[in-house]
Amino acid sequence: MLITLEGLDGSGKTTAWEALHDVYPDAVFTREPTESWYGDAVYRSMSDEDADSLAELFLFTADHADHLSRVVRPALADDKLVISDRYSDSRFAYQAATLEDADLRRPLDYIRGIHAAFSRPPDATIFLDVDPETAAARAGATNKFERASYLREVKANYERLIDAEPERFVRIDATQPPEDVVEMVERSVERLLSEHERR
Ligand SMILES: Nc1ncnc2c1ncn2[C@@H]1O[C@H](COP(=O)(O)OP(=O)(O)O)[C@@H](O)[C@H]1O
Ligand SMILES: Cc1cn([C@H]2C[C@H](O)[C@@H](COP(=O)(O)OP(=O)(O)O)O2)c(=O)[nH]c1=O
Repeated sequence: MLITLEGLDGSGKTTAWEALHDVYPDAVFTREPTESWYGDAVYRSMSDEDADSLAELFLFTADHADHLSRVVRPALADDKLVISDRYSDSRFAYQAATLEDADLRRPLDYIRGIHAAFSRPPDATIFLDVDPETAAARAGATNKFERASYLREVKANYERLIDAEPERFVRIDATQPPEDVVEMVERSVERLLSEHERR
């Protein structure tokens, strides 16, 4: 089963993902951007204020393709639980916002179309819900995506994704204290796993 954690920068994904390691020692814990050289290229682009947004989309997508073939698909073929800190929804939400000014019609649909051809959608996605101002303050604006104005667009895209597929998402109020958020995430994963096993 593939479970992904999504949300704005600073929503607490990494805190929850780390806490889950102790609960599911046999699961495969992974993340995007990855630690491969594709991931390095992604971080290089993120640190460039003038990076071309379409080129940047394809760097993130290349990293995802490598992540899928090297980590995600082999683990799923082994019947493992895979828990990924960010995955394809991050592209749909973030790059649809960066491509807003590009000469491209319906960027969100475009990016989803690219993924539909080769990706493996998550079985379930836990969305850590915080407002863009809290997210930007927590994240400390260390990269160009972590500004509240941009995160507002990203949040609106996440809401579109949730509206389109409400059954895939579990929304958690991530403005609560970290220990409460972690507990809600752990309970959600437990429930998702038992539902998956019953299917
Ligand atoms: N529920 C929370 N309330 C307050 N601060 C939090 C909460 N969750 C995480 N933080 C803090 O916010 C920052 C970003 O958390 P992190 O888990 O790295 O988020 P993300 O991976 O979503 O960017 C860290 O300094 C973390 O300690
Ligand atoms: C995976 C992915 C991440 N991102 C952005 C979101 C974050 O700002 C950044 C990842 O940086 P990171 O420092 O790992 O942030 P976080 O802890 O919030 O995950 O990359 C995209 O824009 N598109 C993507 O497809």
